Amino acid sequence: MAVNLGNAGLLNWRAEFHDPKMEALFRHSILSHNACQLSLALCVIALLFLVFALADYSLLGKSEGFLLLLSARLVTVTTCLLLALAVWRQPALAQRALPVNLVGLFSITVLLLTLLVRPLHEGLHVASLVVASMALYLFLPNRLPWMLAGNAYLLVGFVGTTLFSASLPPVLIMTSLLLLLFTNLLGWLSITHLKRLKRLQFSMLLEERSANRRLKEEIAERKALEARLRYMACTDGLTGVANRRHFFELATQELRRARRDGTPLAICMVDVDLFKRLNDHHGHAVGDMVLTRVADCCRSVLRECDVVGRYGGEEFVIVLPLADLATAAIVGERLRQQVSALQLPMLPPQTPLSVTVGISQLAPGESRLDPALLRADRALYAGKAAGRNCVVVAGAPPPGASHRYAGALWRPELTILLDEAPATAAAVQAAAVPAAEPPPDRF
Ligand SMILES: Nc1nc2c(ncn2[C@@H]2O[C@H](COP(=O)(O)OP(=O)(O)OP(=O)(O)O)[C@@H](O)[C@H]2O)c(=O)[nH]1
Repeated sequence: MAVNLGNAGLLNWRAEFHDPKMEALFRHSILSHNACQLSLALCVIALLFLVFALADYSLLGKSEGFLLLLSARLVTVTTCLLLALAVWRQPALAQRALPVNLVGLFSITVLLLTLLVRPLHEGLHVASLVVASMALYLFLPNRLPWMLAGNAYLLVGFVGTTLFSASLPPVLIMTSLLLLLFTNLLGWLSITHLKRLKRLQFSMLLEERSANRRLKEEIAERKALEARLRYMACTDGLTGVANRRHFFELATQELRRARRDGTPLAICMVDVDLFKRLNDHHGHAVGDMVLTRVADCCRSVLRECDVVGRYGGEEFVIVLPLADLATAAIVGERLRQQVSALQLPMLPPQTPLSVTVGISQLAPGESRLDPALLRADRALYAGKAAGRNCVVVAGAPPPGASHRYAGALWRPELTILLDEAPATAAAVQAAAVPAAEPPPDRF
């Protein structure tokens, strides 16, 4: 709930919030505190009533008057203690007007009774009235109108009893009355100030809480926006896989890990076959849909730790940590089969859809991805030259296996390292893939 602290009319004459909902909220917030204070106040009042029985005895002796006062005191003590117990067990009672004010009324009546029954001792009488008045204002948690009513009753009762007993000199009565009036004024001002302070403090707390809530919401919004921006900066908008830049970040991490742990790392280049024709025949939107579905296929054949990115156009690249060439060949072949089996509602049933996959592996001592990427790219172009819709591995098959192993075509001559003599590399390239060499600027 928003609170305007600058609003001078925030509180009414009772030093309570104008807004009943706000007041109810405040009273609810101090319920347990009020209950504790009331229980304590009732116990102290009971103790005082009990202790002052000794004063009665010393002033009255063992007389009828003393017995009358004693029984009145005992009833007061009992009601105070019973209410304290009830409030302790059920704190909501502390904010009900009836129980507190009934006990208060009864206690004041017993106090006035002592003024009547005990012989005159003006100092003691006035002191006890002042203490009672201050207790009504400051000690017993109550609402201001009830405090004023209790004190009015005390004041009128004092006037009545002094007139009734007619034993005090008029000057003393006037002095005592003035003292009591001053006590009332002081009590009223103090409790109004106190109530005002408590409510202002509560308003500030609410204001702070709502500011904190707004701040938290803003932080959450900003975090969501940051996450969205991060996602957009790292992800290819069409297919949802990592974009080229982010792919290289992730792939470089995997490369470092593989070098540090001495584990294998395989790379697959995946290219959609005859994609230009598909685009031209069915439109760009259909082409986009095909790319999305191929990306889905990539994700579905990969493990959690594998990294797939859109390399550009209709080409994807995959890094397979902890995978050697044979494992990568199995993954590539599975991907090829999945794409071949794709049925897209926007394409006529017989429309061929396939990918060619080129596979390579990080060679020992290589500290960059480019050579392995180049080898995978060469394998991919060899696959295109070999008729597409196939998996080509830049490497030798496992000992004893044929050059067609794990569904892939194995081409050991494509494993030429970048560092090797250009002449050798050129010779092998010329022999291996004369018709489909990757453009030199791809890396
Ligand atoms: N729909 C769509 N097409 C794209 C996108 N990016 C690139 N292309 C198209 O992809 C086609 C790539 O064609 P090519 O590089 O000639 O390759 P291809 O037709 O697949 O032939 P091969 O690779 O030899 O099988 C081009 O027509 C590009 O316009 C894209 O995001 N969406």
